[in-house]
Amino acid sequence: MDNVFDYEDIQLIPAKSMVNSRSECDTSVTFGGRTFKLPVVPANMQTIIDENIAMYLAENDYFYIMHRFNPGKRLDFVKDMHARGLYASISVGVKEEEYTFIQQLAAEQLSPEYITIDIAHGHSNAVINMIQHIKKHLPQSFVIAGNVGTPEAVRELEHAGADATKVGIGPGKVCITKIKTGFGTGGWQLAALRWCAKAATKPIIADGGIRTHGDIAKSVRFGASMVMIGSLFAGHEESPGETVERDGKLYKEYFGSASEFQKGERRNVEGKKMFVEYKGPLQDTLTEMEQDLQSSISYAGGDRLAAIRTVDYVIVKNSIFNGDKVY
Ligand SMILES: NC(=O)C1=CN([C@@H]2O[C@H](COP(=O)(O)OP(=O)(O)OC[C@H]3O[C@@H](n4cnc5c(N)ncnc54)[C@H](OP(=O)(O)O)[C@@H]3O)[C@@H](O)[C@H]2O)C=CC1
Ligand SMILES: Nc1nc2c(ncn2[C@@H]2O[C@H](COP(=O)(O)O)[C@@H](O)[C@H]2O)c(=O)[nH]1
Repeated sequence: MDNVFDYEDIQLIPAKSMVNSRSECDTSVTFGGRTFKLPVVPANMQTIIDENIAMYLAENDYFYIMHRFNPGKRLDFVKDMHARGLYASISVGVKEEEYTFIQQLAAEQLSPEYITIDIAHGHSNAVINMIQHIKKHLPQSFVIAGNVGTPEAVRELEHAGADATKVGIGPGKVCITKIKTGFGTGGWQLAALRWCAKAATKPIIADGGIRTHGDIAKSVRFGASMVMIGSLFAGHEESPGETVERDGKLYKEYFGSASEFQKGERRNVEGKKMFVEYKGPLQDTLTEMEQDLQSSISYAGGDRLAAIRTVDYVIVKNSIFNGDKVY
């Protein structure tokens, strides 16, 4: 592997602007046959998304992926979204009961527009078999498979029928995989994304490690079609996590999907819990992300997202933050 770097080691190089206002820049992206306002999706985690947020995002042309941690509610969720004329985007695991669930959906002629296979180590026969099972029973569904961190994995999952792959093993804010196992893309997620994107023939979702809105543009530059974000979407008024008050300040919980808080037991724990400052309404963050990305596009010298993909960049050793604390 040459050129190992992460988000904070990179700066994109500005090109001459072709717009008179940042508002002329179009941040929309087409992914799985639908067009969304942003190339961003809140993480499919229990403290980040619930049914209400999913509905809000779908109604307002944002991409979402519902988590898989209330398995018994998923079928009604799909029905409900379709009854409202909205797309359905759900997650599944790879255990036996998930095979039955896919068959149940097919038997009821409920075909979610997006199905994400969400497990820690996605480069596995378990995921390959599930991709093939979904494609057999729900051929119309767009299948996202992950998570992976190598080109070999991207190729194998695409070959098995995945329509998109999700890249990121261990860069997450509440992740402790890197500490507990010694493995992953933590600390070099952006370089791993670049490595995987070179092998990919289908879209890639960059997952984890986004700490600033500029990291979204960097993900797009290095090959992401979509960017999955947890911590920056935690702490909103609508966020499902518990709210607590400390010294007169409000915080909301954010915990890992492989944490003991999610699992209800201390077995194969690879996630932790933290509290993030209360951030106000979700829409404010989405709006700010859009404005910042519009600005990124203008610096790239274009008026749409694709302009970012070809900009030059430099690797800035010692980090771009000059010691400033940004998160
Ligand atoms: N993106 C990331 O870096 C990570 C994300 N997570 C998130 O945590 C949640 C739980 O993930 P996960 O534990 O996979 O889900 P599950 O608990 O549903 O496990 C899925 C299946 O994969 C098996 N499995 C899990 N890890 C491995 C592994 N390393 N090698 C072989 N088999 C494995 C499990 O068996 P068994 O439990 O018996 O091993 C189980 O049969 C997911 O939402 C996932 O996205 C978790 C860690 C890393
Ligand atoms: N290793 C673990 N990774 C996890 C866990 N729960 C979620 N995740 C991953 O993190 C991202 C979000 O990252 P962030 O930096 O934006 O906060 C999420 O999409 C998952 O891929 C976990 O328990 N362990």
